[in-house]
Amino acid sequence: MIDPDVKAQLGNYRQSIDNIDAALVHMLAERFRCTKEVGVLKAKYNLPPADPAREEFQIERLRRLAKDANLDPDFAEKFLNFVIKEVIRHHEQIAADLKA
Ligand SMILES: O=C(O)C(=O)C[C@]1(C(=O)O)C=C[C@@H](O)C=C1
Repeated sequence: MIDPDVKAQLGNYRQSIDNIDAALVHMLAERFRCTKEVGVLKAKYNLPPADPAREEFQIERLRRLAKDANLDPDFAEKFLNFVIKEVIRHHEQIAADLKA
């Protein structure tokens, strides 16, 4: 049987976790809405789906922000790379659809 006080504390934390997860989903949806427009622009003007120099800049910046925020910079880099990999997949799909 869980202590009612502990149960209340856990419930409070979980409410914040659920709010943060919802914000993350909304922020990611907004980011992908934007990158899909970038994908259309790139496909239209024959620009490559990936821009390694831009990614290098983003990774350095995010690692710095993560450090300042007391978040593991390796995790921040892995997360950004995971998101960017999906963005590049979208860009390639948009370019292929435009050619078809
Ligand atoms: O800025 C771009 O050129 C994008 O396509 C966006 C983005 C990103 O998701 O941040 C994705 C792929 C590129 O390699 C670099 C950055």
